[in-house]
Amino acid sequence: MAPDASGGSAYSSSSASKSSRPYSQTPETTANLEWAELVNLKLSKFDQPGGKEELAQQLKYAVHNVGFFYVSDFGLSQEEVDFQFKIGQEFFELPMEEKVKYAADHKNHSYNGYNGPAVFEGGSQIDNPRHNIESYNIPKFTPDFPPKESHPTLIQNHWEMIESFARTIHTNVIERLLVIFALVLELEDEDFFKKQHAYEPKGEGHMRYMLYRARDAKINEAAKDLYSTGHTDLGSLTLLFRQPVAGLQVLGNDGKYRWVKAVPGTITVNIADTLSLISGHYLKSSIHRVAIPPPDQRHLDRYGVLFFIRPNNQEPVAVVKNSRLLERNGVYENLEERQPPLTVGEWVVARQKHIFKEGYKLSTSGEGKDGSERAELEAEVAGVKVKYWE
Ligand SMILES: O=C(O)CCC(=O)C(=O)O
Ligand SMILES: [Fe+2]
Repeated sequence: MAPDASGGSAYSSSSASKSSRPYSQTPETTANLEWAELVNLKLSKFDQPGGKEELAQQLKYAVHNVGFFYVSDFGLSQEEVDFQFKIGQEFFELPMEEKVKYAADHKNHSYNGYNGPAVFEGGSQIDNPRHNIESYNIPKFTPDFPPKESHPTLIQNHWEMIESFARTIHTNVIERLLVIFALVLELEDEDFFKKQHAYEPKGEGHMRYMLYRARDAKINEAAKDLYSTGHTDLGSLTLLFRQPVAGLQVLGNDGKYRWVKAVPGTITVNIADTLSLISGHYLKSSIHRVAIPPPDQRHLDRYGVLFFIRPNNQEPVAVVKNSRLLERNGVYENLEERQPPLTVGEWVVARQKHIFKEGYKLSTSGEGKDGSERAELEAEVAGVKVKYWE
């Protein structure tokens, strides 16, 4: 699949899965919601003369103050994107006995494979109806990770297409965004972040099929009308392909959550903790959460296709050197460098251990012993302060 391939009929004819039902996007909500105003970067501009500099200019405010934006013109057709939603939908329709065969190995701190109530905390959370999130994570398509044959037949049947999708995202979106960030920070080497995220070396970035099952009204109320509470993501960037089912909200600097619209033809992007740390907190790791959808969409299961991007494991979690912007902002003046630096691999494992240990307490309202609302949570993970919000 070339980045600009339109896809054509390959998608229906190569589907070897049980269901021939095509994936169809749902209608947009008619609810009057307060939407966040986010910029959209047309990535097709990147290779035009002066294009990447123009994109960096366009992104300057958002990366420091908002942490969320959209990208469009990334060289994948809607049909190709919808096909990924279809794979995700069919995966979650598999019987639970089948899905748990591919459970992520939390004991060994791995997130890859199937995650859901039956996997977290040894299944002790399975009967709590608040827990409505399932995911299937696929790591990079490199020899460091288990081969095609280790995945469910459904995934195997579409393996090459999934790999091609993931690699196209890497080349067309991730690498370009990382150069744009380097330009924003005025780095000496505009490929610095891109090299830290090279596709072949070992790293824990992954793609994810995700599902939030619709819940009934009483359970929504018990969970404070949230599917997941406020958090920052741990990697460098998160990319979200979305159905037009509203739910995602971003916390503004005014302390107010606003809805993030699923704009057709775009990917929603948010900056996460690792890029924030590497940029001396200049790049903003956005605080976001998922609310229950508005009334006209509340009965819908909500699917997502996401990419959680991380630098490679051997890279240091250390503030980038030679940034003229950080220099002007005084970031280097009182910088205390950790020796030896924490590596991204150590950081990711520590964060994942923390997530697996704390489980739903980190992401679900009303997880206190008495079902009460939990307060903001703070913890120190690998010597770094992490925080969770309502
Ligand atoms: O489903 C969404 O819209 C957001 C998901 C999210 O924030 C996450 O999985 O970290
Ligand atoms: Fe998130």
